[in-house]
Amino acid sequence: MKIALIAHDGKKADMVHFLSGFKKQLQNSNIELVATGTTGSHIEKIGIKVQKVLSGPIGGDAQIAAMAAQKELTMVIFFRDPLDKHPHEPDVQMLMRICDVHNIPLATNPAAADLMFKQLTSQF
Ligand SMILES: O=C(CO)COP(=O)(O)O
Repeated sequence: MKIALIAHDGKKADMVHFLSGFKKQLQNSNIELVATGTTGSHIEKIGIKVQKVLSGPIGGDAQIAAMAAQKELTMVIFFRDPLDKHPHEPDVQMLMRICDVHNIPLATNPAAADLMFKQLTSQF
């Protein structure tokens, strides 16, 4: 299964912290990770393997949405920063809409991601 990871700048530390709690589990599983460019670079720094697409503002969110539309993703974890402005807000909305269109689990904060991730990894 493939899980997409995206975090706005104000939430990248939260993403790294979240994933570090699942590092062992990730290493011993069939879970593939894909992330937007800068989020992916942060994740790599803690030794977790991840496929990187473009950075979010230059098309990365759209690339992740395309994967979701093609049913390539089991889950999307998107830690949005609700207290900041994003020039690519239309892409952000589009990605979330596509997840809903295709009924793909979408976690937008660590509490939801934790619940969904544990559930997913216990089933597969
Ligand atoms: O902007 C983003 C999501 O909308 C995230 O992109 P980066 O991971 O490249 O910063």
